[in-house]
Amino acid sequence: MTDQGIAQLAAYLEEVAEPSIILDDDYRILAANVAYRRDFAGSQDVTGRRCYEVSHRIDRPCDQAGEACPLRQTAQSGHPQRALHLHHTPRGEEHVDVETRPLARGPGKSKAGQPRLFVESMRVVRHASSQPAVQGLVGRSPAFQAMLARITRAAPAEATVLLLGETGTGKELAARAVHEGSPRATGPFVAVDCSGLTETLFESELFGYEKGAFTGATHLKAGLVEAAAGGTLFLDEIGELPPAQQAKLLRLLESGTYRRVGGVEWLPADFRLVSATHRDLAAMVRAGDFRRDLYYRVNTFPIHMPALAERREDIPLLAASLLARIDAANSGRIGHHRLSAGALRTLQARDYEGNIRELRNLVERATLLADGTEILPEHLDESTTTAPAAPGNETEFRIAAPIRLDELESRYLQWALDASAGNRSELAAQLGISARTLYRLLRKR
Ligand SMILES: Nc1ncnc2c1ncn2[C@@H]1O[C@H](COP(=O)(O)OP(=O)(O)OP(=O)(O)O)[C@@H](O)[C@H]1O
Repeated sequence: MTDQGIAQLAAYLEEVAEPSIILDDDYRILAANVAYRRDFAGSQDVTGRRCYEVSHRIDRPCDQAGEACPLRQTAQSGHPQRALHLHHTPRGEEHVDVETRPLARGPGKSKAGQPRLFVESMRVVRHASSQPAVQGLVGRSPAFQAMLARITRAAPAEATVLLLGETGTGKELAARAVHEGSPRATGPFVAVDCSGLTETLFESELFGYEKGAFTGATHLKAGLVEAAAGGTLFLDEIGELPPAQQAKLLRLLESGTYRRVGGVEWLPADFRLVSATHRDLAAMVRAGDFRRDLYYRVNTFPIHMPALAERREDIPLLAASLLARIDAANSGRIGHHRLSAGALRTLQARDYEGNIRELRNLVERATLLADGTEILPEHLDESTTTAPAAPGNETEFRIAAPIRLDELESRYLQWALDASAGNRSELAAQLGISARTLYRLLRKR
């Protein structure tokens, strides 16, 4: 492309709302539009600088610093490429969705025959933060970025998303991020916990009921499918659905219609489905515990939610964010408590079977134990902070002879509940399950 061609293209890009730059294949910025200069360069002129100097403040290309470089990939493939990067911006570091497109091959193509010029456009990812934040997903580790990249790709489409991850990894927050990044963001987000819903409860909760449908149905009640109209329906713990409920859900997804309990009319459903499970659904399908046809319906776009063990480097950022959220909820004073260096080391050194929820519980308990505003390692020491057993309770769980597994679970839960002095959210974290799962197990006994 001639200099005149580049000038024409730059003039065109100036009018484009999305921050965009023109690059050559040596990472040099040939032009940057006003949106880019404003959002990414503090209104400075960046012409002639290398993209990685501006975005990453490093002196070598991203692909030589362990990151995927969409420019390199586009140069090699000749096709548009996207990547999620952490960019320096006037507002600090932000997650940015970068898309690089090759310009049509012209007289200026390189010897290898690949295009030499590229247009790169950026979109700041609003549903996640790389800095402490009082709401939403936070993280910056490679495992978090890989998850965020999947969310960012899936969100704008209508695709059905399946979040796969251990308890406490942030599946509900991720589901909200999918919703908020979608064209349905202004519509409702309705979460349904599938665990512990009996067949009749499942139907009446999801589809609602007509007046007089059953004893106690004194008025018409809209179901959650109706409440989610125009928005997103989040089915949490979908792997817990028994076969009869699976069949009902499949019918809803296949037909796109539902009928209130006691109703005759088929009503059109209008929601985007996001579901989540901590179970290995594929293995459940092989074992015959989850319907294959339903599995294919819900598994259009799976997203792996990393365990905290896969993103340990995010612990300080997560701890700071959770502390700010706890302070905001308790006293409204964000920044009231702070973590000492020793406390941070303690948090980074331990394991978290309950993932981020367990980290949150630990930090929350420390805020209650700290007399001052600084959280010290001893406030995080479980041997001194775990609630003592109520007087008269057994401190050890003992079984004299083999018993049925369901009986064992029931007795163990009773013992754990007594020993927890009634703090159920803490108990759930210790058991490595969600508070909702704990409630379900307790209800089941
Ligand atoms: N990336 C994150 N940034 C900030 N907070 C997070 C993040 N992920 C999870 N959390 C917090 O951790 C806790 C657990 O998250 P969430 O309830 O979304 O997990 P979950 O995977 O749905 O758990 P379960 O499967 O047990 O229901 C919540 O308090 C949530 O706000």
